[in-house]
Amino acid sequence: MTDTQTPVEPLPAPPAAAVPAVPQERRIVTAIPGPRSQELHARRTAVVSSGVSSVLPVYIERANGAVLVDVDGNHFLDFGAGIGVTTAGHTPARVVEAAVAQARDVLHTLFTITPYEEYVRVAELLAEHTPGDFAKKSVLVNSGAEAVENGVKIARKYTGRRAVAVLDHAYHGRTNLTMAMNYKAMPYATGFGPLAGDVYHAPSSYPYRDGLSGAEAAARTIGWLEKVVGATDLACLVVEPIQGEGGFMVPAEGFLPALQEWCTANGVVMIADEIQSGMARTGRYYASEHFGWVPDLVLSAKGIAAGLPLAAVTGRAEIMDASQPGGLGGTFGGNPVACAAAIAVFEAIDEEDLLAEGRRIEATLTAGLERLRAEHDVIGDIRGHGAMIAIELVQPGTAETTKAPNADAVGRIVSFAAERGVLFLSAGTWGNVLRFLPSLRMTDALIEDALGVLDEALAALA
Ligand SMILES: Cc1ncc(COP(=O)(O)O)c(CNCCCC(=O)O)c1O
Repeated sequence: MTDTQTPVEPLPAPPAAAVPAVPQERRIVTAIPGPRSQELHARRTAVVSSGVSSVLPVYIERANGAVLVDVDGNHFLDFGAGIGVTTAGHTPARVVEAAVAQARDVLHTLFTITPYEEYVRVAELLAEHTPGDFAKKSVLVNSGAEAVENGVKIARKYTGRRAVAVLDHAYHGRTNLTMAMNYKAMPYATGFGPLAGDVYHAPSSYPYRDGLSGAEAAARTIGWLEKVVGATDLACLVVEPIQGEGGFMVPAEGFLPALQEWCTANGVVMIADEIQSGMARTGRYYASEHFGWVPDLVLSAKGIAAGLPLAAVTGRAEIMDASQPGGLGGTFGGNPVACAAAIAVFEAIDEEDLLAEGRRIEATLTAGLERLRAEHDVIGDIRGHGAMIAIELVQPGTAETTKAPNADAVGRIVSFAAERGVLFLSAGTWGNVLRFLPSLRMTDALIEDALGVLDEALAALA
């Protein structure tokens, strides 16, 4: 029998990648930051650009589930999840094992040179789980901003138009085009211009502050687009179903479907930027499902691969096929290890019912925050879905009047909580939003513990 006919024995299964368990609790054993973090920070300052900042300069040595452990042995309850990335938890065993196994087989070939199944499987899962019962295709890239860039490229090619529209308070990335799409210049764009042109910022739906119904807000947005841009020049409208960095605004009911209806009627591609709100973050696979919105294209990133760099543009096959062959790609887009991790994330969402975990977290968090609102008059608004919840802080006594933003309170709460082992993040155009982005492994007991720290922080503001 020739060599080509010798049966190929399957490769031995690799040993499971043991993931060291971490006690799921907060525990502070040094000053924050501790001595070893301070040493590392001195080294970092010497060799890392000062343009790269850190919210909490504690250097993390281990992470698992809902907890971060720093180099000094301090344990933090992580309500940031790396800005909505470790949705399936830090170092989820099945994801780590899948990534390690894949790394042993193939680290890289470049899909546009010699393809591999894992990329195809991720595209199949995206076609299955993104909103819409129509033929869908994807392109895989490395980051959210790269997904935004490619969504815009595809929409421009499909429509033959150039203009791009976004909403007030939007955030879309740090590349030249996406900087032009963001809600504010500092720190994202200041001094980095000239920025891309043909980008237009239309009014959004901000129910706490505008008091408009979905229909009223949509009419305002559409009227603005028709006057300032003109539908015949508009390639795409890019919208976050729940706005992330801008402050977790949940649009009024009917707003998003009304915009989609106008886009469809006018040949404009409507793109859902689900980079922060997608992949089971909000108790649904994609946040647009909460609003009855079926977008033309959907952008996925962050939680899709549990921390490995992966992003995607997914949508109507006829739009996704508008590009000329070779028009889409890039060296690392759809890296096989990141794809293996993503496949495991999809499995975890379905087999561990992580969508239900998101709905549980929403119920526990919002009930606790409502209790705190009754005690502290700086909580102006509570909003969000699933494990994407936020409170907007206002000056004392202004919650129902001027709603004066209170960014100082948010800054003080973030510092107070960090010193006690809870990592909160801020957000918002005016920096006055405290957001809760825990992994779906955050238990009710840990949420209640963190809410107790928040209660102390709010009391200390007085
Ligand atoms: C909706 C939405 N679209 C696009 C992006 C951009 O995704 P990248 O993976 O950071 O490029 C984001 C990233 N948001 C966090 C940015 C953190 C920082 O850069 O300091 C997002 O939330």
